[in-house]
Amino acid sequence: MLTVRAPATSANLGSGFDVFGVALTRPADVVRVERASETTIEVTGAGAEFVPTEPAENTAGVVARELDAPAHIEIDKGVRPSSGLGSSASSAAGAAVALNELYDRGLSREELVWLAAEGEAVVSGEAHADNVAPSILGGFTIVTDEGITRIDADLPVVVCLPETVVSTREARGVVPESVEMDQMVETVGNASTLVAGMCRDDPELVGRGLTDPVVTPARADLIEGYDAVADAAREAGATGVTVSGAGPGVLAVCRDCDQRRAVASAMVGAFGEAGVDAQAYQTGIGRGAEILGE
Ligand SMILES: Nc1ncnc2c1ncn2[C@@H]1O[C@H](COP(=O)(O)OP(=O)(O)OP(=O)(O)O)[C@@H](O)[C@H]1O
Ligand SMILES: N[C@@H](CCO)C(=O)O
Repeated sequence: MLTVRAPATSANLGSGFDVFGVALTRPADVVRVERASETTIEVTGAGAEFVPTEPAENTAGVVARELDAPAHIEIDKGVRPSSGLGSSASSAAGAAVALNELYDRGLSREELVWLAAEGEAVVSGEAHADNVAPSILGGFTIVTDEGITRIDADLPVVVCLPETVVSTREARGVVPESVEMDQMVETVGNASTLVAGMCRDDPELVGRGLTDPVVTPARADLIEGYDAVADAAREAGATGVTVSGAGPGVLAVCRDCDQRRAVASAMVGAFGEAGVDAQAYQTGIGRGAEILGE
């Protein structure tokens, strides 16, 4: 079987709604594929019971259909579904890279991003690529209709995942339909600051650039304990905090790797005080999907 490790991702990063994303060094999905006359899917791992095995409903199955590459697909979920860590995207990304190799389709990594985005459409109703792009390409990615820009960034982060569920569909439903001019100006400033920070691996600039006056406040209301968790992370030294993807995961940028332990513990503690169990990943910006072998 051909095996691919496809990383979790964090989309939006506050000021880059539907545009920015980063690959995380951990957690990750592991996707194994072998040729078959028709596609079948087996799912194990974190939250496997919530992932459909029907190919038309599973992001990896949709990718197999789009690539005309029927296969038996085994998905070992490292990334829990409805986490805000791009769970459905990790499987789509892993399947795209694995099936492209298995069937020798010769598609470029960027072409695979648009293919994997079709898998995402089955989950959220839209083929958005802000999670699949970093999962396939790695680093920090900027996705627009005109193309994808990738920056090889390296920063320590913590993502804290409460034992609650927010679906992307639900979280898209609370996004305001329009913005005021002053909100747009603030968002452009923050997004620009964040990009400069990614280019320089500067946690202060990236932390400052996470601030977003439009989408994050609306979504924070869906996450029990969010404000206390964000305050706790900042008090422990994080340079910035935001909702990871559509939530309920919360992402904090740290000044250095050693600081992650204190930030992680503060975030888990604050969720606990709000009556919510949570786990934290001490992670960082990492590589894209990797073929582990046959
Ligand atoms: N291979 C897959 N892995 C995980 N979830 C899948 C997969 N295929 C379909 N799904 C469905 O996708 C939904 C989870 O996707 P959703 O976009 O809501 O969360 P997420 O990918 O963790 O978060 P986000 O996109 O906000 O980072 C679940 O309802 C799940 O059943
Ligand atoms: N940009 C997407 C990412 C989640 O899949 C959203 O925030 O809705």
